[in-house]
Amino acid sequence: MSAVLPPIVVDVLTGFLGAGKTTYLRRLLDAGALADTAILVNEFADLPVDQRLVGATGSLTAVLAGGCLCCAIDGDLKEGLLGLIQQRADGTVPPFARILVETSGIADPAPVAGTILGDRQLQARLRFGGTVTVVDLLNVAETLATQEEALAQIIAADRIVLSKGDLVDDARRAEAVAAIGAINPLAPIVDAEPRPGERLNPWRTIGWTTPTAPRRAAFQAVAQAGDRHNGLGALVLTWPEPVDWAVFATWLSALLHRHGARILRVKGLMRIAGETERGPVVIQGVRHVVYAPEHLADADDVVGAEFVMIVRDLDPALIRRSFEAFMALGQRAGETQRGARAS
Ligand SMILES: Nc1nc2c(ncn2[C@@H]2O[C@H](COP(=O)(O)OP(=O)(O)OP(=O)(O)O)[C@@H](O)[C@H]2O)c(=O)[nH]1
Repeated sequence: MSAVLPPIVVDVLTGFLGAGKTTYLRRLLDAGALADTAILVNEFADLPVDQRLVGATGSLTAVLAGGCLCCAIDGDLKEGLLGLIQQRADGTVPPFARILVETSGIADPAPVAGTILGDRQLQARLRFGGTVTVVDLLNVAETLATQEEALAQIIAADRIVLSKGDLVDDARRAEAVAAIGAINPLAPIVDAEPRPGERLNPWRTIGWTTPTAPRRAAFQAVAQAGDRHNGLGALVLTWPEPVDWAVFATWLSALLHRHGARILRVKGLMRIAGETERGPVVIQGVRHVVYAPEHLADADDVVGAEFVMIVRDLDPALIRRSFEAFMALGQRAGETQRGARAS
């Protein structure tokens, strides 16, 4: 009987043009933080300069050149990933547990995740890990004001890495952190330059592993943020009881079907009725792409549902009302079922 191999985790490293992605990648390589990781680099121009920079360290690197990952070369991303998996199976490259895809600076990371999550062949071997977004402290205000892609990259982030901290003072840094937090309050923010004694580990807080206190603080920040610029708004949705999965899935599918383009991010935790001993599931979505839900251990404090939505040009009150109506429906259905079983 052949052993079932654990899935290879694919993470995305993104950030606007010149933000410092390659510099950060090199730093991670030098620190040995990517020892078990294959790297796929995407360059918009034909000349894959980054490969020379990254490849110089001798690490395994494959390059996708000649297009932007998010739009033009979906097929190439798939081929690149399958090629790496094949090489690993053939033993022509050292075994690796993760693949890091460095996008070009103008890529929208959501479709990259969508390619991985939406393809059966890839799904059989890969698991999407998360998105790390490098943000340039020197240029963040101007970039966010003028570049849609930069906004999309921050919204999609599971972790934000601040670069060029050496070029700004504390006040400028604090302003930038506040601006980023107002767009995506849930992604932990770290410095590209590690503090003395800190081990560089890009994966540590990818996904929803945020401990209770910071998570609650982030929720509060969203709840208090009120109106945003550019029609952006965020809302926190909570439900005090375990949730009926079928009812929730129906609600979310209908919402995404109707308003998909305006729902930028969904992220949260939810305990499922009938599965209460398994730990809550992590709900993660970047626009129309909803990640496969995963159970999270060590989250006993979550008894019902709590999640955040970042929306554009949508009335948060309407979403809240429809969510609560559906949840109440699910709860009544559960009570009726339990009543029928007891009688
Ligand atoms: N002072 C300073 N310069 C930095 C830092 N990070 C990156 N840079 C510089 O910023 C420029 C762009 O950095 P890259 O790492 O190539 O940025 P990138 O995001 O990979 O760029 P693209 O691939 O073109 O999108 C280079 O000149 C880097 O040396 C930093 O933390 N401090």
